[in-house]
Amino acid sequence: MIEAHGLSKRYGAKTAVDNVSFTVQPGKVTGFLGPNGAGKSTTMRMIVGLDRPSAGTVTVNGAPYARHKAPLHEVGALLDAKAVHTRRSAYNHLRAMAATHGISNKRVNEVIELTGLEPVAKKRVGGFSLGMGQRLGIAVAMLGDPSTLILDEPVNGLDPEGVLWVRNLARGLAAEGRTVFLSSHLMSEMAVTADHLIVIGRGRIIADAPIQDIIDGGGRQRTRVRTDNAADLLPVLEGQGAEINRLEDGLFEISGTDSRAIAEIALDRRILLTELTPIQVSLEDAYMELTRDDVEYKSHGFSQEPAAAAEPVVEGTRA
Ligand SMILES: Nc1ncnc2c1ncn2[C@@H]1O[C@H](COP(=O)(O)OP(=O)(O)OP(=O)(O)O)[C@@H](O)[C@H]1O
Repeated sequence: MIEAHGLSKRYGAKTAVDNVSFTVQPGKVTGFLGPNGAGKSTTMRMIVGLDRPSAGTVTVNGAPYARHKAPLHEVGALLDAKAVHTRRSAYNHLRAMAATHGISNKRVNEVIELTGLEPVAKKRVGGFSLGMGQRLGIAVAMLGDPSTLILDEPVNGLDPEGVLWVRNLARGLAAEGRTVFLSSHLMSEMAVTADHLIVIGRGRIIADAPIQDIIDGGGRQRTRVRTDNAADLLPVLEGQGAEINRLEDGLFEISGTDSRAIAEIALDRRILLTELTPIQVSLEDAYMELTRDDVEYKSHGFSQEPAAAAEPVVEGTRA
């Protein structure tokens, strides 16, 4: 389990992480999602003691990383896949890491097999593709058979087979009861990998909730309704606080209430609905809406919409 309390990191005038508190639970994959520069890597680096917090604390399995006698057995981290001695072979890199932490060569062979590195294990790391480098980074993280895994952008540079492999690995490790914390900016991947999401923007937690709650969150559900009796239906819906957007004659998009409630209102009043379609919000839509105000680097041009003004975030999810 990872627990952060009031964690902050300032670099001079820049506040990279701003008073964040969260818990990453065992037995689940927790996704750490946020736009570029949001503070994901800085937070992860503080968890494993590579950056010192300007304020606050963070513990892994109840103690700060540095206090653990055998930290590789507590937490394995993939933070920067390129941070390896490029002239060494993958095998020797893992052996050197293992030797300094009292880990057996048997375990080195196990993680090589687990990460599919056998064909390149004796090759120099300097010649590795990005994907092979990621696999090696994950092998290092797994070396101590830790109960907590922190993976910063683990699918970066992986081909589809590699992405699927990371997904299955993360889910398998969580199913064994481990704590799995992984960052990504690939929302679609998070949607199928993570059980729980922590969303960060400009150093602050924007949402911390099960994935489905983020997708369903705060009355963002919309329903498309077609009826010939709009004059009878719409005032009732409005009276109950629903928002109505007219798409065309007799066709409306309703938010602020769910499809079932609309069906019940129509049934009670014997209003014929010829269409009632809940609109599925993708995680990507939910994420874009959540982080709209918190993107550090905005793109201009070729966007479908102009940069939108501030909008309320999902209720109950902003910390
Ligand atoms: N060593 C540093 N010195 C100064 N500023 C830093 C340093 N490290 C990070 N920052 C700044 O802190 C903010 C958070 O950076 P961080 O790398 O944690 O974000 P991130 O969410 O991991 O982004 P990305 O997805 O782009 O990797 C950014 O504005 C970044 O420029």
